[in-house]
Amino acid sequence: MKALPVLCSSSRRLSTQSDKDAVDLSKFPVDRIRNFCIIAHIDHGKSTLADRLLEMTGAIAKTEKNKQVLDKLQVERERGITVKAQTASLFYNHEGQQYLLNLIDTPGHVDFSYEVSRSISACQGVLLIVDANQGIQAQTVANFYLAFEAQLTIIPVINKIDLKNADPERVESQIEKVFDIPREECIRISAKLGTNVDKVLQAVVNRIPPPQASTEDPFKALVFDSNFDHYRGVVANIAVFGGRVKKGDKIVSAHLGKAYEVNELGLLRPDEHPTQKLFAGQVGYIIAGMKDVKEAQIGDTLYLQEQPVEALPGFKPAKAMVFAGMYPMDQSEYTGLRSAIERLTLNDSSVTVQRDSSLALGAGWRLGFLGLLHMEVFNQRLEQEYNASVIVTAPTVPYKAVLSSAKLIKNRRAVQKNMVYIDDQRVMMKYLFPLNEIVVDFYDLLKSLSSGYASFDYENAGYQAADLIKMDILLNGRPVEELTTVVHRERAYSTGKAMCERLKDSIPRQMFEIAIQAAIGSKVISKYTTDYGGDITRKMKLLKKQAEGKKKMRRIGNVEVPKDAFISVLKRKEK
Ligand SMILES: Nc1nc2c(ncn2[C@@H]2O[C@H](COP(=O)(O)OP(=O)(O)OP(=O)(O)O)[C@@H](O)[C@H]2O)c(=O)[nH]1
Repeated sequence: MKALPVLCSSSRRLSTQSDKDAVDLSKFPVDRIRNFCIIAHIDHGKSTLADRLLEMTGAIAKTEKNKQVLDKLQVERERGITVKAQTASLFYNHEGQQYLLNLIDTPGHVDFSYEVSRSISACQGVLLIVDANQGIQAQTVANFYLAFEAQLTIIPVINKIDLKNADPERVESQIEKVFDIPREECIRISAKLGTNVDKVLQAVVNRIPPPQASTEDPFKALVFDSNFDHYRGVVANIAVFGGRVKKGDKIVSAHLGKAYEVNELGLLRPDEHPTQKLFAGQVGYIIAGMKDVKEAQIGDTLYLQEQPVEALPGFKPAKAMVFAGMYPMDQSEYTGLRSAIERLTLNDSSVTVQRDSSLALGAGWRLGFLGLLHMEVFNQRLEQEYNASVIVTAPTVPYKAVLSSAKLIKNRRAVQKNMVYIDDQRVMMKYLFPLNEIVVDFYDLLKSLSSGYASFDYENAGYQAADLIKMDILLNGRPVEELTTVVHRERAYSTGKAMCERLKDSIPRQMFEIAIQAAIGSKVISKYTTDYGGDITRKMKLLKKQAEGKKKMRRIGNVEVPKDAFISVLKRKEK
């Protein structure tokens, strides 16, 4: 076979390759393709191993500077964690044959496990990395099961054997016991030093089967990741399950049924590298003039216009667990922020978005995330990648509500499933709710319960009673709606105190005293009083200043509260 040209000799390059440089992979046999991802618990060394694999196959130069090169996002580099799965195609020579290895590096933190399950759908095998010192951890088990259930070949790799406290023997026993994988199948490596990494490459070739895909079939590709490029529109990462596709072809997105012309396609090495065509078994990217973020959604199937195929099953939607409001700093930024959120959710489809509005903060959205870290990272990406500044409200989690009265959910389009009287005062009702009613309003529902336990579960996770209470923040006796929260009874006092203190610091002096209170029902649990504005000159200045800043103020009773005050008080959960 004709040797393939070296696509990318040194480090990283941008996708400005002209067509004449494009590589034709038409002769590359499917049986010499391996698609695999690297999975592990957080910090067990996935990205470091990916660096070594990229270096050893010549995709990047061997230099000290190349650290976690697949962690491309600013947020990943700053936090030292992977949040996005990244693909890299490598060429590897083994026993006189050239292989095309498509590697997907995945995040380790539980908040990003949706990335792992999606990546797995494009692969036939995984490298399951386990730290030789820490052994099997929670995400090792969770990720193992994702791969196991998808029936992928699992290669256990024990990393960090260079550490003083490394105990690979013990880890091998764990792997044998927990995963039922014979210890002989484990590969002991140091990704940091490169020890035995060649054995990992050999195992990928020898143990992982090639994709079951034929170039003779009609073209069919799964969109397993997508992002939005300001100039080129949607860039979709695809795994080709059958046939071939080339520039100029007319393709259709099964999701919308819309047709597009392929403008560019190629491999990710790890940066975009255009090719003439993409073939069955390959993993790469495709740009087809999709200008709207609703096009080429993750999980979509692409096919040729003249050869329709049945759509692939796609992905199960992720279940949001933490909800928070997001608002523009200023309402004039609403449209810009909306488009930033849309574009970012294209790249992170596990985020749910519902329109919402607040008296204090104006029009905005209620977003659902898989966890707090996920929420923080999304917020940081909005700011760093889209230059958007946002107000994030206090995160809330879903609760199960044992309602003291049924009137509360009547007009929420809910269908009652059953009702059980627990005793003569309490009743437990099960409803089938439209998800958006719950996502948008569940917090309001909780607020409207004067006391009670609110929870809701949209998974069969069972019930757990929690001692929750509603806490109001009052300004001169009037409740501040935006600051009403549901707190655990045990934490009500400390949370109320902290919120009052922060509010006291945020409200400018006014011409009278202001009482700031945290209350549960009619019971005040924390109270602060602000000073009044002082002598007449000072009062005049104050009035002038307040008149200037009127627009940025919200009036609660006779108290003017700057919008920023809500932000600082609501930001109480931030580190
Ligand atoms: N001593 C030693 N340290 C290693 C080795 N491999 C990785 N590390 C270190 O372990 C830390 C985590 O490595 P990463 O490669 O970022 O881990 P990761 O699994 O990709 O992390 P996430 O993607 O955030 O889950 C870094 O400080 C690495 O330098 C190794 O073989 N030996």
